[in-house]
Amino acid sequence: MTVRRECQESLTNEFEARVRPPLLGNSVRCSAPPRMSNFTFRAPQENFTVDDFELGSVLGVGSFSKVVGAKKKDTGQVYALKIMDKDFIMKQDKASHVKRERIVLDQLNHPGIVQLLFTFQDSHSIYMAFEACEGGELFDQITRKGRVIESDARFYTAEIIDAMEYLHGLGLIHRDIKPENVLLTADGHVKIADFGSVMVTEGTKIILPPLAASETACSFEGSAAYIPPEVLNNSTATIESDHWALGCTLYQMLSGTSPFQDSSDFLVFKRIKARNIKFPSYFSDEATDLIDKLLDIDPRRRLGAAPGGYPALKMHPFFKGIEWSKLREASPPKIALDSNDSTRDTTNISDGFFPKKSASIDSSDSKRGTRRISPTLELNAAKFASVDSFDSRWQEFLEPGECIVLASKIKKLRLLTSKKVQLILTNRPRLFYVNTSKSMENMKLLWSDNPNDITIQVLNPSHFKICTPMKVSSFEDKKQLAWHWKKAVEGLVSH
Ligand SMILES: Nc1ncnc2c1ncn2[C@@H]1O[C@H](COP(=O)(O)OP(=O)(O)OP(=O)(O)O)[C@@H](O)[C@H]1O
Repeated sequence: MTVRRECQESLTNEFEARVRPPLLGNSVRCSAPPRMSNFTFRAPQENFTVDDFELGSVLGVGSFSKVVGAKKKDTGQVYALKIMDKDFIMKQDKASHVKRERIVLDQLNHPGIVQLLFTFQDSHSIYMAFEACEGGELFDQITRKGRVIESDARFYTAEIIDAMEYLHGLGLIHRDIKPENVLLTADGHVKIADFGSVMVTEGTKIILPPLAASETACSFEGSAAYIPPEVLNNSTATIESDHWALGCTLYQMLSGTSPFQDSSDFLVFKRIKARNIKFPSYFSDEATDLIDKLLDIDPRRRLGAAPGGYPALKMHPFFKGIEWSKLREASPPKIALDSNDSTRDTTNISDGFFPKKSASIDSSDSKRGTRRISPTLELNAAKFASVDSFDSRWQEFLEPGECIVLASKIKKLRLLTSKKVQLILTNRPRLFYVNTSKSMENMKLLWSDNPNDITIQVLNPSHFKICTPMKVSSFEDKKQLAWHWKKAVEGLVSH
């Protein structure tokens, strides 16, 4: 039996067995005795298989998961099904991340937190079924609207604060508050998601599985643009780290970009440490003041931190008119739909989750080379494609009969560095890049054939991520073709 196999079985056992508190006793952090005996999950472990569900469209892709709309065949109930590949989780050393999310979510109960309903597994994957947030990510609202008007941003921020107050009251630090992890219900209320990075403060009553040796509160978690300066300086994450991330999120809602945006993580970190921030002139005085106080370099002085705590934060003039106790009864901002999806009514869940053409794969369709490029895509491709697409230099990388749909010279981003590559999408379909900075050009295949194996996440017009089950790669396209890449790939996948 290979080591990998043993690890996989151990993950299965640890994750899905009824976890008992002694296993979870997380040394100093979890000082209050948790529920000791007969520990059972509120969200049960079911004996379902993936065949019990009709899978719909991909709702989102995380670093090591794919979330799809899924309708239970016998009940017709719709869920957001998070699918995690066990092999991939083991390879990425993320087993404790997954366990933490499962166990923490099981103990939370708040309208502003996404609810875990049940889990199941098979030999390859772990499945977590969540209540579906049909409104998608707050991030998409920002992208679609360009920026969110102040009254809408006030509402979203108030609902995020309401959920954060609940989490912090339980002694939980989320550590990854950002517009991608703020989901919206069909009618537009906020639900915070993604609890894989969560940490507990001393005295919490929340049960957490033990940390992997590599994971501590001051380990580097979260997304570059929202990491607070003290964590970059190797201090421990605290509740106030979430307040910093909230300040960044509000800034992003109002301006369309994060406050410390730059071309590489390295430069972003430099800006954060220097608190190099510029407030656009169209921000109101109240918004500027609130963000300024949330983005205080000193975590102890951040608005929302003790001693004023949440009452002081909620009394800030930016929130004038907010009825904190009636947030969930208030009318949320209208959800902006994807321009390709203008007919979709978010109140009718099955429209959104189950487009007429199911995303499931037709085996004949998925065979290499049989999928046709659609007429619209052909037209658009000509419009999208830079001159590079027709550069004969790339012919040597093509198979007989294969043509380039879209190609562009772009930057492949890594944590601290980047390299110039030629990214090429073909009608096979195949997506690969050629490393142009090397004298001996070498080619790396990112994806081919299987429509379920690729998602493009657009962060802004020039930045996007290509997500496949094995890898998430980040790119910067100076020609601002990020949306074109997404549309071109999706066009090939759905035909
Ligand atoms: N309940 C839900 N309803 C609708 N969409 C969801 C739901 N849960 C997650 N998603 C979508 O899936 C994406 C990935 O989910 P999630 O953040 O939980 O995955 P992850 O692998 O933990 O990601 P990360 O890389 O941020 O750690 C979300 O950003 C969102 O777009």
